[in-house]
Amino acid sequence: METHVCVAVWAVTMAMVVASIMWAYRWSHPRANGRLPPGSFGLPLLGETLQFFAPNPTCDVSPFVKERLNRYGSIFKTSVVGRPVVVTADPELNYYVFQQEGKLFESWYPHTFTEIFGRDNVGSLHGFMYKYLKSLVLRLYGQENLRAVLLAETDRACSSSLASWAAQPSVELKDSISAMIFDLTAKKLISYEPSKSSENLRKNFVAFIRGLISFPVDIPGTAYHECMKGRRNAMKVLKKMMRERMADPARQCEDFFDVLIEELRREKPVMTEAIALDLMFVLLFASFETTSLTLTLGVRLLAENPIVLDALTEEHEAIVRGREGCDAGLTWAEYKSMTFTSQVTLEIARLANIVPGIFRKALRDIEFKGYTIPAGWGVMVCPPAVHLNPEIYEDPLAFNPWRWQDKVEITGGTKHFMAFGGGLRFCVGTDLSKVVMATFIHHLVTKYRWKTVKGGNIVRTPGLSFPDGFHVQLFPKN
Ligand code: HEM
Repeated sequence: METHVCVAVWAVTMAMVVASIMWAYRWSHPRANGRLPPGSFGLPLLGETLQFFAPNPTCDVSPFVKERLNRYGSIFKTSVVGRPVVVTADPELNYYVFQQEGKLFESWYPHTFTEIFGRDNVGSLHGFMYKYLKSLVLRLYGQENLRAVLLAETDRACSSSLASWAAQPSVELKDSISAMIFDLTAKKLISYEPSKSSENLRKNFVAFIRGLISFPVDIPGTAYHECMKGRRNAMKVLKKMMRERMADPARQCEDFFDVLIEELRREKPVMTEAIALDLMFVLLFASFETTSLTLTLGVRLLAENPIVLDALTEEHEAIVRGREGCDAGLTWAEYKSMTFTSQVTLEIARLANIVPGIFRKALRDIEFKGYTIPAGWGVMVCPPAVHLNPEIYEDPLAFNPWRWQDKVEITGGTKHFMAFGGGLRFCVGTDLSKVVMATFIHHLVTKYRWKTVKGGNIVRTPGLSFPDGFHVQLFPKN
């Protein structure tokens, strides 16, 4: 009897071992109708997730991507956060992916992203609903409203923020720029007044860039956990605000949330409450965190490159000299005349690479350059690998705004520049971001000198952060 039990246990164990080996083999060698791109899936289930998230303290392409580009070429396969993904640094494939949005590919982001931004966030919506939301956002952040309203408000915010920072012995730029942009945009979005609110709403978005594409472990201390906690708090505030506004039929349209609420009040609203809430949540975050990270790195790059700073200062001093009254605010014509500044902001965005990967899903089997991307697989367009490719940008790590001279104005993504994405989903905040950067630079270089006090180091995991902040002291120019 005992022998029978032993044999049975042995047989079951062997069957499990064989099944596991077969499963692991099948997992790492998936069937495909064609030749898969080269690359490895790493360990079963975990894939190459740990290598993908290894910290990188430079502006260069992450070691994860760099090593694989050298080994396999510009299109390779991997497995991160539980999914097979084709990573592309190939300009033609990237362009194709953007152009085929909604046809052969559609927006898809890892689980962490959708949990944090909400399952109804704009990145997960497609077709009519997506286009409708985009048109609403562009009413707020498009060129027309920037010109009519937002430029002047940004001008006042930059001028007064810098003046108040100059009165302090040292200011941490990343946080201070974040606060400045948040106060400006949250006012437009939800009439948020930091001085009148009992909630510090912005603190809920701390560690977001790190958490968005992060290892999905929901335990205290992880970036993912912090993000989820922040989401719950911010959503509580937004839901309460929505309830109060919906219950007040006499309320006038005062901000962007009211525009959505007007739509929700219709007999047959186009969107749901969940979509409206997730949109507000994404906008509150994206409006400030993206530009503040880019601008903070920009100020560091300017401090490290005095020749660029001198040329920039010259452009802005000429604008001030050409004004009639010295107290006049920045005009749209002045903003549009900032040729060198726009080259500087493109160069900052190229090196900042705050978006390490733009994710899509293949809707059917795709053939490209002899490889097959199977239906259902993820695709990660890798902007840093294009922006830092020496065959596209000479001496790619050098901060050289003059490389943009004579290039046509970039109003969408191109094969070689995709800091703001491309195709249908080209970033809706691009123009706002450029206005904020140019206006901030205008006041900074015309009125102040500055010296670094401490910090300024970066780390990419792969989202960009400043672990020790970036502390500077500002000195008013005479
Ligand atoms: C330096 C600043 C910024 C950078 C580098 C940046 C980058 C990007 C990129 C690469 C995408 C494309 C994502 C995709 O295709 O899946 C994107 C989309 C988006 N961005 Fe920005 N962004 C910036 C500023 C802003 C600002 C200020 C806003 C304010 C509203 C914003 C809101 C959005 C939204 C809502 C989307 C999603 C659009 C969609 O799915 O079609 N971004 N951004």
